[in-house]
Amino acid sequence: MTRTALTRLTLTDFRSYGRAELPLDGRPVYLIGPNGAGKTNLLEAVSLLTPGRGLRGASLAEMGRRLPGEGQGRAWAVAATLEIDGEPVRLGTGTEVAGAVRRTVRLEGETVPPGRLADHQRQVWLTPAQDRLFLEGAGDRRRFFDRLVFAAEPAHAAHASAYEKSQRERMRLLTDGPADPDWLSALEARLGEAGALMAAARARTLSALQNEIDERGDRPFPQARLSLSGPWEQMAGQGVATEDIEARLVAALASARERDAAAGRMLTGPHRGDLEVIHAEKDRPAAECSTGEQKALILNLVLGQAARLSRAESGPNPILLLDEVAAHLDRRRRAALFDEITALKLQAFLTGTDEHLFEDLKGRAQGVHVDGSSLAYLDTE
Ligand SMILES: Nc1ncnc2c1ncn2[C@@H]1O[C@H](COP(=O)(O)OP(=O)(O)OP(=O)(O)O)[C@@H](O)[C@H]1O
Repeated sequence: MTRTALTRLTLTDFRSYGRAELPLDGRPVYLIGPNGAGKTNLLEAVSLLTPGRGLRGASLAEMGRRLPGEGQGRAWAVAATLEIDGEPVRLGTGTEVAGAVRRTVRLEGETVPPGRLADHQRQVWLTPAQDRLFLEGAGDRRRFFDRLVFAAEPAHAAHASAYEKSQRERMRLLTDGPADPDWLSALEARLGEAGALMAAARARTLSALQNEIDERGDRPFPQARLSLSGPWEQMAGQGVATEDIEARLVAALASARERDAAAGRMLTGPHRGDLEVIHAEKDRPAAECSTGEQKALILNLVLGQAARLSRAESGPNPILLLDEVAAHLDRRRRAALFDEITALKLQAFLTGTDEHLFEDLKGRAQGVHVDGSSLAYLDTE
């Protein structure tokens, strides 16, 4: 386990912030301020220190500071110092021109591919956008679960993007008219390889997460029974070798060309997998539970993954981003959440509109008042 903690965060022309600096001591951080004060903006900035589009999935142009009368957002930057086993490393990301469609990532001043951020950063997050996770389509649940997989296995993102690229190309060939069968076979071979690796990684995370949740049995969050509904993930979960899943997926795709062409989409493969969550004590699907219970179930998954990663033998310990979570929990669950965060020594970033929500965390965390564009420490000792 590599101990990592952000010790300084600097935002430049990012969302509502002109220039803001936040020195950190590695303990959890709670951000308080009224609606619209810029709390989520700050969490989003932290989330951009990992590869991907951050916790809002926003475009780069949207994130640049836009003042009244300015047509487009400015070029923006998020810089951080990350201590890795006590050694400071400088990380930075942002755009170099206003409205840019590409972002740059710097590690110790050198430009590197965004994927390199995953060498030093693991993050797990929960935001209000996930409140309806159990009620809406499979796509959001798949993305939510894939993020948990990605936090454990950064290569998952590369497999998923290789898969999506080949999927789009295969559909284009199938729908654009007579397709070159050799080219189709080559794409299906790539889909088989990336798809089998994705299914295997999802099955590994599912089983490790289920064990973690089972062991955490006495915590005041509802117990969950997890499963993945896709046949490819199920095969992986039953111990079918990855090469065999790959061969079966390639064969299934080859025999489904006409059907997929007629449907205009690929009808089988891990892009269709879904995460199913059952409230174990009630033996009821999450979608049929109360709003508060659903929130506590998702939190149990997110915390379970953070706990598992924080005890892993290798890799950086995770940073946890919890946007507007505290306000949705009763006091007992809130206290349990804070105890867990401090016991695991997680650098968590939590937001809320009222200071009293974090009463039980005082003395164990840094409190920050967020006010539109400035940040001020609260006296929390
Ligand atoms: N590109 C931008 N340029 C300038 N301001 C922006 C930009 N994007 C968002 N904002 C502003 O940031 C504010 C929203 O901040 P944020 O979502 O962080 O609030 P919050 O403190 O999390 O609020 P809540 O408690 O309501 O969730 C809004 O006032 C919005 O206008």
